[in-house]
Amino acid sequence: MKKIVDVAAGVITRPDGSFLLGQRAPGTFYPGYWEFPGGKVEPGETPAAALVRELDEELGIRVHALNPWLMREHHYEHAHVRLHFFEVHDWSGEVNDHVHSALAWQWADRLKVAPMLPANGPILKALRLPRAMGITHAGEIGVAAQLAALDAALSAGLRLVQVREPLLDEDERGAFAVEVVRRAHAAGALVVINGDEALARACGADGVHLRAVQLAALEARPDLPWVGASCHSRTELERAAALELDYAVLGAVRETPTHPGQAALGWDGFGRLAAELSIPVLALGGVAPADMSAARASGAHGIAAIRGAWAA
Ligand SMILES: Nc1nc2c([nH]c(=O)n2[C@H]2C[C@H](O)[C@@H](COP(=O)(O)OP(=O)(O)OP(=O)(O)O)O2)c(=O)[nH]1
Repeated sequence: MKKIVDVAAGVITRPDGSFLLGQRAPGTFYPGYWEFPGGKVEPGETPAAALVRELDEELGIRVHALNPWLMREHHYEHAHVRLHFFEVHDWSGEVNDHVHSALAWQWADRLKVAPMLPANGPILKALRLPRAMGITHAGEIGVAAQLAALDAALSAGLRLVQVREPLLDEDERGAFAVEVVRRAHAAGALVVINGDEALARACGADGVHLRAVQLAALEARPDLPWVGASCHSRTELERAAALELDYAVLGAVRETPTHPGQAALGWDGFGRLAAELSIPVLALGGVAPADMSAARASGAHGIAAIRGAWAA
């Protein structure tokens, strides 16, 4: 048994959305490979405190706030590492590196440096997951109104759409999904289809969003680029993570008109359930874009909304 080494790593971002990678220096494990700045957690230290210290020592920057994000374990030849990833938006100082052989500001969808440390592949994919998901409800507001709201939201920057239409019949749902994919792809947005892998393939969507009952019955990850699932408990979240899905949606953060009486998690409850999961989690249930900061401070990757996504 190799011992477990806790490591804290930071996705340090700039307002333009780029994040910082460092190239490991000669004489370290995996020299020449790229990593997120960070380092080992010392005895008695929390991962968050370790990251604040490492970013000061390694880069000379001061961290004012950080958001917990993902935790991934990886077995290297030299150690079994447990990587605690944080997102760092609020920092100051000039980056002045003391440990890497090079630094690069990068975007997840057009990475120009390679190779990445082997543990980091899923991290880069998680960074490509948009922060806000709009869930359609054409069955309630009508197809024309939903498509108009979709166009407005895409123009405003929405980049992830879940087609969820239990009230439309099969033909209507199929035609609606094709139209959503056409409009979303023209805007560079991803589309996942709720509960129906066959429809996802037929309409050219990017993936499927599994209902909790489907997740419970699932044996292997469907072979589509993006696969996520609805979760309501730690057991469901861990199952989604074990199946290497790309994301989970966890709710309800607040009570909603569609689920009256269902106990709301609140941000604290959300944060406890989503903590230290290896895949990104979107917060659902009475949330809107105005909740993005609170969601991310609680460990969410972002938010998912029905009503809150389509408000003018
Ligand atoms: N910093 C960082 N380490 C990563 C990432 N991905 C990944 O697998 N690792 C692994 C590589 C190493 O086994 C471990 C980090 O250890 P390290 O040797 O760089 O830690 P350190 O800065 O405290 O170094 P040291 O001087 O104490 O040896 O975590 C990542 O993105 N960032």
